[in-house]
Amino acid sequence: MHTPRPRRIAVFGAGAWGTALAQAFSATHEVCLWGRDRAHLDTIAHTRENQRYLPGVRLRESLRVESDFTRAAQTADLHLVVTPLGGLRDTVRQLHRVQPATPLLWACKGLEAGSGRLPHEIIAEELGPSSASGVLTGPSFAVEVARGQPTAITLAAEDEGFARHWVATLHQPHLRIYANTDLIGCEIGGAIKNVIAIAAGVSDGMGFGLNARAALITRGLAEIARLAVALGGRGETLMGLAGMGDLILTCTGDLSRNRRVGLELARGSTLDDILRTLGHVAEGVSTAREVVRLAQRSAAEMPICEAVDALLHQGLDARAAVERLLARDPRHE
Ligand SMILES: NC(=O)C1=CN([C@@H]2O[C@H](COP(=O)(O)OP(=O)(O)OC[C@H]3O[C@@H](n4cnc5c(N)ncnc54)[C@H](O)[C@@H]3O)[C@@H](O)[C@H]2O)C=CC1
Ligand SMILES: O=C(CO)COP(=O)(O)O
Repeated sequence: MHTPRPRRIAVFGAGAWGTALAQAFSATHEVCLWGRDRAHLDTIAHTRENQRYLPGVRLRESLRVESDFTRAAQTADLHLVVTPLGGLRDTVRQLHRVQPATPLLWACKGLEAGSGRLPHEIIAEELGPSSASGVLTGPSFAVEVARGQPTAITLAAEDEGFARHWVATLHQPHLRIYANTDLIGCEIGGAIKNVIAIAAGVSDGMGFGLNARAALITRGLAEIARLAVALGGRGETLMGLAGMGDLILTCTGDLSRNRRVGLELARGSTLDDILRTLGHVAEGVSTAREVVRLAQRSAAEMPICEAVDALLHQGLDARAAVERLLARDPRHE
């Protein structure tokens, strides 16, 4: 098998996913992990474990923990941003100030709160339209990647040469990476599956059963593909890892934080309480609000997302949200 030249990778964001990717890539590359909380980083460096966000995974000795943002940025051949989506714009803006020419990947999923922008649109606003950049997305629970369990994800970039180059560099037997050029399709898949996973959690939590979950996943995929195509993405992308793959994982896997939000809502917990105890970001909560606005602007019909938004942000209760979906008129599939 082809062995890539080791590169210096700086990962920005020391939560579950940033730590897992840093751990995975440190098998073959020189990786440093930056986070905004210096005390937390000191503990990681000292214990070789990210107890707060990725407990139980011993980090490789070669993985360097770096609290100096500028030093992390300046000593890297690749910047990989893995903050929640809400931190992407600021992080990229700072990176651009410090080291503008370094290639950039991001691995956050969602629509920006307030603007409804996809991650690559935020990047284009901050760096200009044709930066050397792309997204990592697909079905990948952090802890499984960190433990080296087999995983396949997508690296999408507008520039096919860029995508192929970084796929060849980052691909590993247990973290298989597939190149794609459909940024819109890949990012819509990653953003909206979190909203559908909240619906699946609610349905499972209320005991509606496996048939109902399969229906939500399938009709959810139809919504996702409709929006992606309306925005200029390719329908076939949604049949792949970044679409169906991530949707199935997140709707059915109990490691999903978004699915857990739905399960807890079905138990009667309030959203505030759920988010307070979750300890991690659940991007579907803010994306639900934005996707409804985006769907209206794009004339895409998205009843499941609308029901999740009403449940999360407009005080509709879980049973009424499901009943609203069941009361829809019959239609062609
Ligand atoms: N955990 C997972 O399995 C996966 C997560 N993702 C995506 O990766 C992104 C990050 O998720 P996780 O690491 O799981 O979240 P997390 O909740 O585990 O950790 C978030 C980390 O980001 C830091 N942070 C928050 N706001 C920040 C800001 N403005 N600037 C810098 N750092 C900031 C927090 O201090 C924390 O260290 C999300 O968009 C998520 O959807 C994608 C694939 C898998
Ligand atoms: O994106 C993910 C898996 O691909 C993680 O999903 P959650 O954020 O719901 O845990």
